[in-house]
Amino acid sequence: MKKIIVDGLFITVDDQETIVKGCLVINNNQIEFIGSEPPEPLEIYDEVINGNNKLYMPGLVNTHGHTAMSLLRGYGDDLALKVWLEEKMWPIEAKFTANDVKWGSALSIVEMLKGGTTSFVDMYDQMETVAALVEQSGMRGCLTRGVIGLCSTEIQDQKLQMAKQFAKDWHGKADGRITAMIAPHAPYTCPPDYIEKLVQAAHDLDLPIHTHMSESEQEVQQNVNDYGMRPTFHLEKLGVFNRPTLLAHAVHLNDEELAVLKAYDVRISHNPGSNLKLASGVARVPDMLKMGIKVSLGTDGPASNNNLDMFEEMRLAALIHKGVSGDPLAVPAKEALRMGTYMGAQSIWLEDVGQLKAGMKADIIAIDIDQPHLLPRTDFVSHVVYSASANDVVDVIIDGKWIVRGRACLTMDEEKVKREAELCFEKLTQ
Ligand SMILES: CSC[C@H]1O[C@@H](n2cnc3c(O)ncnc32)[C@H](O)[C@@H]1O
Ligand SMILES: [Zn+2]
Repeated sequence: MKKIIVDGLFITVDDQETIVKGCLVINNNQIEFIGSEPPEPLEIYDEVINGNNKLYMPGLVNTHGHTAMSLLRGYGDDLALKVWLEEKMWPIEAKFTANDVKWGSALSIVEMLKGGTTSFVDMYDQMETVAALVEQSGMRGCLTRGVIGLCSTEIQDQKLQMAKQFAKDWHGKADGRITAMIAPHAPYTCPPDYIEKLVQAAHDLDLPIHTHMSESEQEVQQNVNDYGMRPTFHLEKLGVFNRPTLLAHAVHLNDEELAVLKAYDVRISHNPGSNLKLASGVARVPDMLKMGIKVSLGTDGPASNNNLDMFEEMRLAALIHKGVSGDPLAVPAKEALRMGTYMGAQSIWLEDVGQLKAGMKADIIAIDIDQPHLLPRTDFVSHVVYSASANDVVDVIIDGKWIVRGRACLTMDEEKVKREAELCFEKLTQ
């Protein structure tokens, strides 16, 4: 199946950040060609797509979240992380059924797809339910059953087995669109010997590790009090970084910790929206970027953001670091766009995703650029980062297949998903 987009504008997100005016050829699930003129007569293509007034770019990659938590959007606002988790989220999450995870995650998946996110990371319970939705929706998911070890050793072992089983069952499934990781939730919710068991599981299954780390100052102090060292050294000691690792947040780090993370090539998911909302602080992203640490962007869950708009995360990343540093070049627009696309893919070990280039997977989104807030056509990278939002996305192609077309999600029943998610929340709070 060969498709060609003609008369389009393409942001390639390659090393030059080139804007190509012309056409792009998709052959099955891959980009075969991008250039100014069609490489073959238009008659040979199965589909010719008119790209006029559309800006095409790689799909966005959301590298940290908890999709089922869309059910809790607006349920516990204006609280700091510890209180938010312990007094609001955990008590109601304890009541979540598989049905709640299903419809909460479905709601998030529809939101992400319609907003141009083509790959996402999810850490939660009942991950089989999410994997089935990823398979159905056509999205790419790097999924992990998050494990909290504040329980008996019997329950810890059960959770460990479930995390391993999920990874065995789903890694590489859905035509390779699903990958798995092993996820101790955080150093403050998993005792050291339990983290070591999870690291062993990651070794045995040859999978990366994903965890929350150093999100709040309070959590860092607690780690120092409990274990005599800051979280980076604690996790290094437990062998976490001997596996490929993706850390969510990493807000409170000193210079020595940054050097350790760089030495192990640890990837960071920067979650500016969630960090601001939970009053956690501002990560040292400009320092990380200067050191060559791989930094991507995540929304975190919809209960701490409170949406899954990756355009907003790019904009926040570009703005807040200018604000706190006084340096207008702290995170330039071009860097924010790379973090939201190519670096996102790199952070979850997807080598052939995140750029519009021959040989890459065809994960492509289109923005309607004939709108007041996206004119005049001065600088498209600037427009994507500083002016656009999820609402501007009209088309989404993942793995060469149409997933969203003309703003409608073709693979999910949006109306049903919305009604079921509302019902779930009603039942949870009755
Ligand atoms: C069992 S994994 C999912 C677990 O993570 C909790 N969570 C959501 N957002 C955050 C965050 O920003 N920091 C730490 N933990 C978070 C969620 O409530 C689930 O219990
Ligand atoms: Zn999180």
